[in-house]
Amino acid sequence: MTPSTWVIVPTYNEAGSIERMLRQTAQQLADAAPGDHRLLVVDDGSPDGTGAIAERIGDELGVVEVLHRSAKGGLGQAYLAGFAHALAGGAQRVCEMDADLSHDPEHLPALLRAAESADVVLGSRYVPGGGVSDWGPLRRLTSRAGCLYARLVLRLPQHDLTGGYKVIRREVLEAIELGSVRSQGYVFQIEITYRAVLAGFRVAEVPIVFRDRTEGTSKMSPRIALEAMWRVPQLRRSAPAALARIASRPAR
Ligand SMILES: Nc1nc2c(ncn2[C@@H]2O[C@H](COP(=O)(O)OP(=O)(O)O[C@H]3O[C@H](CO)[C@@H](O)[C@H](O)[C@@H]3O)[C@@H](O)[C@H]2O)c(=O)[nH]1
Repeated sequence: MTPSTWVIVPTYNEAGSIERMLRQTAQQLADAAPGDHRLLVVDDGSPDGTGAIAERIGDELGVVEVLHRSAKGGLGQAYLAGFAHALAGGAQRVCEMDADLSHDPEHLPALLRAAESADVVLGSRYVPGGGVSDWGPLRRLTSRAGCLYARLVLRLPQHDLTGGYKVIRREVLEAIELGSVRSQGYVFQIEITYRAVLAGFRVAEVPIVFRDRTEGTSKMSPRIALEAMWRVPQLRRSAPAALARIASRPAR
C-alpha cells in the first residue's frame, strides 16, 4: 500500500537526537496512522554522520527513508526536495518536523486529526494552550517579534507563522507552485503558509509546547534572520501577481 501520511525531517548535524526522534515519532504514527505512514529524513551531508544513523534506524523500523543531499542547502530547499519525494510516493498529507525533539512527537496525533478539517495545520506556540519551555527572554522576544512582523506585513490572522511543526495536505502542495519558492532559511515556513492563504486554503492552529533542544545546536544565523527581514515584504509585494495566477487556474 502507498503510505498517505509522510513526516519530513530535515537534518543537518543532528546525530545526538535523530535516533530518539525517529523512534518516538514512528511510535506515534503507528497509533495515529497505522500501516499508512512514512518518515522521510532529508539530510544535507551532515559531517557528524546523521544520515548514516538515520539509515540504520530506517533498516530496523522499516518505515524510514533517507534522502541524501550533497551539501547544506538551507531548510527550505531540503523541504522542497522532501515534498517532491513524498508527493511522488503518494503522500496525501505531509508533516514537517524538526529533528531535535523540540517538536514533541506526542503532539502529532492532534495535528493529524485537525488536518481532517483543515488544509494546513500549524502547530502553534502562540494560541491558548501553546507555549515554549526553556527559552531565555531574548529568544522569546525575537520569536514573538518575528511572528508579529510577518503577521502585520502580510496581514495574516494566524498567530505562529514561523514555527516549523505543521501538516499540509497534498492539494495545497500541488496548488502553491513550489517550483517558484526561493526561501532558503526559516522564512520558508512563512512563505508556504502565506501561499496557502492566498490560494484560499483553510489554515488551522493547534497548540503545541516547543521545547528547546538538549542536543546539538540551532542552525539559526544572522543570514537566515536577514533573509526573513527582506523576504517578508517581498512576499507581500508579489501577492497581487500570485492572486492573478491563482484566479487564472482551472477550478480544482
Ligand atoms: N537538511 C537540512 N536541514 C536543516 C538545515 N538547516 C536546519 N536544518 C534542520 O531543520 C530543523 C530546524 O533547525 P534548527 O536549527 O533546530 O531550528 P531552530 O533554531 O530550533 O528553529 C526552530 O524555530 C524556528 C523559529 O520558530 C522555526 O522557523 C524553525 O523551523 C524551527 O522550528 C533541524 O532538524 C535542523 O537540523 C539545512 O540547511 N539543511
